[in-house]
Amino acid sequence: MHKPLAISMGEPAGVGPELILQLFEQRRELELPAFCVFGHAELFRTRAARLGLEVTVKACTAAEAQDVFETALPVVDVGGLVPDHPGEISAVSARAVIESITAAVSATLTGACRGLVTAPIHKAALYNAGFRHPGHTEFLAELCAQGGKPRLPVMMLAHGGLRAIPVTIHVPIRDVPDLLTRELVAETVRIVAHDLKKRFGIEEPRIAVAGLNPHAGEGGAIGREDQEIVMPAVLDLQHEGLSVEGPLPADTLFYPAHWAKYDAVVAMYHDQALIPIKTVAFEDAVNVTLGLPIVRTSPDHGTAFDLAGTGKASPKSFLAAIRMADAMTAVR
Ligand SMILES: NC(=O)C1=CN([C@@H]2O[C@H](COP(=O)(O)OP(=O)(O)OC[C@H]3O[C@@H](n4cnc5c(N)ncnc54)[C@H](O)[C@@H]3O)[C@@H](O)[C@H]2O)C=CC1
Ligand SMILES: NCC(=O)COP(=O)(O)O
Repeated sequence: MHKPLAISMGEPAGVGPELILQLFEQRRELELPAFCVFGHAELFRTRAARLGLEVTVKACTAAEAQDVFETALPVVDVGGLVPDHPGEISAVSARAVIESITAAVSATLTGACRGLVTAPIHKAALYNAGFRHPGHTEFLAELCAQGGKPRLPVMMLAHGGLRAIPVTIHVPIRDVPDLLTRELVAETVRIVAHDLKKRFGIEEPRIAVAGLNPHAGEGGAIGREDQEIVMPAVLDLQHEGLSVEGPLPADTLFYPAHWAKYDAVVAMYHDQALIPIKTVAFEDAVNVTLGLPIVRTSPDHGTAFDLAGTGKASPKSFLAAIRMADAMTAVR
């Protein structure tokens, strides 16, 4: 029998808990695989009542979750204080949010769960409580280091054959040029190529690398990073036998017909990668972390405080994240 997927509860004041409840309520029609939430059972009971959802919530262990899932939402309780205030930022719940991620990762690393789906966190709420990681992606790399050096975290947003990866992730835009190095670009592409093959079954991934500057630097006239950093990295990768092109001008690279020629586009910074994919597929895209020993997916959206507690947020991206984690762990 398959192990359940682990879902971390995310920010209690955001839309994550209600999307989990809505998807659980429809688990039979949607033919969802079993999952268990690492979180706060009482919060899920209260949120279900607030939204009028007929969901029974049962605190249990990950090992019991597969059986519980038939009749109740399995929640592995992480304790802590979690107020039920949709849309209101609170420092009180930060410990439980962090513990939820930590426990879900641990259950996935030990094999009690077969993959991890994270519900959105509110990053500023966690920073205010002392969380020192920019986001899940970087935190997961550290949690998965298993005593060694943290892995290079690689964020990928994906919808069908459209995949976009930022080389630098949650960093101020003014720091991007200084953070980009030939090795960082090359190592990111290597991880993308490796995981597209291993986790997505793409035998020889075709990867495009976007330039940093307008027109990929126009031969050095509009910034030198493309010639001095990106181009040498691409040549290194080509010498290693990878199917990589670049640096390509980013403004036309994401034109859907152009984008579709590649299995993935590696971009230089967060918004360069995420704006195109959220523009064409906000409701359906999935955020996947590459380079980890575990599978981790997430909806592409955030906490959507403006919709929290209303039941109006779309569960589609969350559903796509569950399906992708299911598919990625089913083929292993
Ligand atoms: N994986 C994660 O944990 C992520 C966390 N975040 C965090 O979420 C917080 C809020 O970020 P924002 O930039 O405001 O992005 P957001 O995605 O929460 O909201 C942006 C807009 O999209 C709408 N929206 C979001 N999800 C929706 C859904 N499921 N259905 C319908 N409409 C939806 C919202 O109502 C809002 O108008 C930040 O702290 C951010 O860091 C953002 C993205 C991913
Ligand atoms: N915009 C995507 C995003 O910020 C997701 O970050 P992470 O928490 O999954 O690292």
